Amino acid sequence: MRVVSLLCPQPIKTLNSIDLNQFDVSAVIVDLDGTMIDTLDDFCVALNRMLGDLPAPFASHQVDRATVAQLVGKGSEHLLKSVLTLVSNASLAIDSEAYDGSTAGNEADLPDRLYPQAWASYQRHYRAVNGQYARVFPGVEAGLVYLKARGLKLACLTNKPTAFARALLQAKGLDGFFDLTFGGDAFARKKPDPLPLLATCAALGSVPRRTLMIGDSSNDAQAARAAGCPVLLVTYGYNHGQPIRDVQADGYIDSLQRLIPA
Ligand SMILES: O=C(O)COP(=O)(O)O
Ligand SMILES: [Mg+2]
Repeated sequence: MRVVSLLCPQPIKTLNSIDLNQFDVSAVIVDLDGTMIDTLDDFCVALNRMLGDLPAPFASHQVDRATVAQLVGKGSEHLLKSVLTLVSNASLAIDSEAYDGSTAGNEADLPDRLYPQAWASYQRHYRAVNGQYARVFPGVEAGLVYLKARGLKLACLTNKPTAFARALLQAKGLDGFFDLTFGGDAFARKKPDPLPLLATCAALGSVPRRTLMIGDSSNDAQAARAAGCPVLLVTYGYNHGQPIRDVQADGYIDSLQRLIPA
């Protein structure tokens, strides 16, 4: 029996084909955004509606998929702060090009000042669009069916707020696969901290070294490594806009379908 953990001297890195027997798993924790569901368009629509609710210079700015892909994964609060800062910096740069030296300019703290209003607006818009512009990645359902058929316990662990995660899984017909779903607000700290993984393992009744994490980013991999869970990364996700193979993992798969023996 081979157990893959932090201490494994030779991590398995099999492109596009994974034999789950090598992991001796009793449970699997699956990330949501970028791993099971492509939610970038939901984020874009909600963020752009939120920007439209704010005063100048925010109302005249929009974000696109590529920008959101770099910012998503560390929770909604982080995403929102990053977008506000990005837009504010962009407009400050434009202002300073036209700057004639006559005003001091006190717009640097605008993101902080507008955050409470932006947060309320963003949550309202995200709740309204949640799932409408999102799609389940190919192979996800087949992979989950297989994991369930193996008798494995499944948890969804995301940095998305729990209520949004549950509603999204339900809207996409994936909720029935999961024994547990935890969001970024479920624990005191979010991924990449190991706490959410350790707490999820405990809730599943599965020890970390037998609990496989499947994710799309360095957040998932770092949290899994620190918790002592083996980790597989999907190659089609977001990973903050960085190449996924630069992130250390036990394997990389281009679809959850690769979990099924050929
Ligand atoms: O940052 C988010 O909102 C969600 O990210 P995750 O599902 O990849 O954890
Ligand atoms: Mg993710």
